[in-house]
Amino acid sequence: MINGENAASSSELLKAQAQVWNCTFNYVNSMSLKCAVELGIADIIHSHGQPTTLSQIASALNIKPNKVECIQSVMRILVHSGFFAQQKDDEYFLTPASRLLLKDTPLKAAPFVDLVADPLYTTAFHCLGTWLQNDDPTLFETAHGKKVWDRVADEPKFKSLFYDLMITDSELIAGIVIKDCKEVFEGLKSLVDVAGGTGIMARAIATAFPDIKCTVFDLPHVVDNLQGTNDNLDFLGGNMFEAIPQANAVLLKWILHNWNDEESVKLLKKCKEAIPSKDEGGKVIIIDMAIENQSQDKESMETQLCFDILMVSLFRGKERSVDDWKKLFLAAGFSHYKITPMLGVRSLIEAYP
Ligand SMILES: C[S@@+](CC[C@H](N)C(=O)[O-])C[C@H]1O[C@@H](n2cnc3c(N)ncnc32)[C@H](O)[C@@H]1O
Ligand SMILES: O=c1cc(-c2ccc(O)cc2)oc2c(O)c(O)ccc12
Repeated sequence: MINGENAASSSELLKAQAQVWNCTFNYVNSMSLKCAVELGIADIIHSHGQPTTLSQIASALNIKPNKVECIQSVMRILVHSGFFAQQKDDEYFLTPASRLLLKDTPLKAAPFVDLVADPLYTTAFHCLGTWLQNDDPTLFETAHGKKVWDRVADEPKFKSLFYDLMITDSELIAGIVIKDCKEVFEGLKSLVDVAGGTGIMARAIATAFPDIKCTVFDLPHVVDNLQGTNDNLDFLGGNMFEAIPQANAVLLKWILHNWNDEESVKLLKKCKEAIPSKDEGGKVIIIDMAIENQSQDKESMETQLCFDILMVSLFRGKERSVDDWKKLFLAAGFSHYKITPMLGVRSLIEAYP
């Protein structure tokens, strides 16, 4: 007994120490992935024709002979995380995850790495404790003295990093929503994609459903120079907290998690004013996460919890549990809702007036 507590066994003690090491080292995984994206390792393997040996990768990257074993260590951790596969000791293949890192591919995930692993965000985390104890609304403001939306508006480089992520995510998710969730759009005559960014999602819906008149509604500096089509897509600038254009359905993709409960209820009430009654087909279609503690695998749960930290620290938003969504819809005056967890770690959520 130590201080009246049960003494840990040797194996418990060593396991606890390894747990501290493992959690502290999480950023090494993240930075190894960032390094692979920066060096274009997936592109090297792809353009070489698979399999590609370590010396072929090293020579494509002009790695000096005395650092070949260093890049081998980086490859080893990336194989362990599932980004590359190995058949023989020295031969590397792409996996579905590293295919998303290719530069010349229609569906991409590298912009997520570019933005989230950028020092602009990672260095902010050194202020987490300070921010929790000070009066700044967000960690981003403690670290950089500015709100995220102000940097998006004022800094072209940051704006393009931010919208590259939004565009590539919408390209990936639009294909899946149109293929696997078509019934959600059936019968609609009009749809407004509120805070729809550069309009990738709405453009895909407008093409797949020519009878739906689609409007992309976002802040004026985002949509002012964007062109619709003559047929069924247009862009409109405005503030969603003031008024939303009328439509049969409102789409909110990756929006409500940017806002706290009070702001989200206000926004949902504005959405409700913009759509007809349920009998006339009115609905709000939401693409966001619904955290369900029990039914999820460890990796999905961890991803959702990291997104929650991202939203809290950047915007004072949050990722919501199924119960949080229920409370939000009730408070905004919706009569019922349906949550379908069919988009990986995200769900397709429908709310009816
Ligand atoms: C996270 S992005 C999501 C964009 C898009 N829905 C997507 O998933 O790609 C959030 C969007 O909200 C927009 N936004 C922020 N405040 C807004 C406001 N008050 N009115 C309209 N749009 C706003 C931003 O300009 C940005 O395009
Ligand atoms: O995946 C993201 C990442 C961000 C993000 C990360 C780092 C920054 O310095 C700024 C923004 O923002 C997101 C966001 O607003 C969203 O609605 C979904 C995903 C992400």
